[in-house]
Amino acid sequence: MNLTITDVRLTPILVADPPLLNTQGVHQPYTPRLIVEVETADGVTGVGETYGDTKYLELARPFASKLIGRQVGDLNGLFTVADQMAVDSSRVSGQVDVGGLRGVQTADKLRLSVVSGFEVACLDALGKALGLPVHALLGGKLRDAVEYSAYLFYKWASHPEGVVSEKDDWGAAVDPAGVVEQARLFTERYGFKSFKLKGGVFPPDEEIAAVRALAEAFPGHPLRLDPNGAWSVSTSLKVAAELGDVLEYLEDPALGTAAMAEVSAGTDVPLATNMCVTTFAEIKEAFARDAVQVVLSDHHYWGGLRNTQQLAAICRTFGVGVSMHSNTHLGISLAAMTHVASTVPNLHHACDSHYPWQSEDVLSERLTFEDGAVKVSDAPGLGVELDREKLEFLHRRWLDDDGSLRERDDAAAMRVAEPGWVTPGVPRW
Ligand SMILES: O=C([O-])[C@@H](O)[C@@H](O)[C@H](O)[C@@H](O)C(=O)[O-]
Ligand SMILES: [Mg+2]
Repeated sequence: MNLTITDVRLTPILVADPPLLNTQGVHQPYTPRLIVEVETADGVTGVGETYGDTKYLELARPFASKLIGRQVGDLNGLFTVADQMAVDSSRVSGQVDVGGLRGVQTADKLRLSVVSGFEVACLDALGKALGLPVHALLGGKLRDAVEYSAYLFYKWASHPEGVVSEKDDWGAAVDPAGVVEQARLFTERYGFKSFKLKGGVFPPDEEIAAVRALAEAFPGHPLRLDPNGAWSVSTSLKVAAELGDVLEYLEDPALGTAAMAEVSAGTDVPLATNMCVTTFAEIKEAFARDAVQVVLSDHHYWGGLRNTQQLAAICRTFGVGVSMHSNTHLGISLAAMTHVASTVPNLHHACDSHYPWQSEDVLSERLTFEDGAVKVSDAPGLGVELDREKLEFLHRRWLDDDGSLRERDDAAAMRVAEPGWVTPGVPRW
């Protein structure tokens, strides 16, 4: 068996996204993703997926060229390559973008997101070569299915007039009744049992009313509200007081560890985050201050599946919960999330997934949710198959784009409907 990497292919694509609202604006009609393929000397190909904005591509291209000749099983070596690139390149070093929905975007975190796409592709190739599923390479699954929550969004019926986009059949959701109707569709279509509402869009009282309506329509089901840090400490405490009896947790009510610690000190409602604990370096302060009770790993920016396991072990050590965050993603990432989640012993909350919002994929067969869960595949590798025609179609869309959609920019998308819109300052309420 020859596990030497002989080829690496990077395919940037644009995938359809519905007009989902968040505190920064609205999703663009198409979102960039990057599909990674690594091929071994024996002709085994592994696939990975990560964020696809230009700043990720600029890191992925030189990274890819450094992998030729390395072993597909040398997963630790991926980080050595990344560290070397950090030393060699000052191009993006120190670049920070405070206030994104994925926490502070440092150059290191961008690099880790790139590494994760390659790590998943290498694990997929290694698993295929050895005839083992990815979960077995990670130590073995502890459950046969991984539970996901319905990810509810305030949403327009369609993208603004004149914007080229795909149609969706979810309808609008801009008030409590619309949110409940959307939740009903989610349960009918996928059987989800817990619900997360993306907040920070309307004044908190309206979002409180929406969560109350969900609690009435789905009594006893776990509920979460995530305004992406849009609230002040006092607003967060008010929401916690009003919804404490129905919330499983409140996700990133206020921005940053200091504000989260203040909220945490004033409520018994557990706080979850994918914004203030997004790197290993951020753990110590957040845990020492008891700022969060649940960390949501995004395996992309945490640097892959094995780093996610390490995060879970640290959380376990400190008695902090762990679950998984998601952004717009396709089936390769859902498969990767499912494999790693199946190996985490302390997974006590359903994971997040945007997947139901994605009508397009690069797989020949989409992954499915049954009773709100994805079955853990025992097929070699990730257990998914790339459909080259679909990949080519979505890549063609990326090639044909004039550049305006190659960076995800929810504020720019909002300006089409509301000229003059700027991402509101924090706290918004
Ligand atoms: O897609 C969105 O609008 C989400 O708000 C996403 O950008 C966040 O990263 C995320 O899902 C979250 O839980 O914060
Ligand atoms: Mg969140």
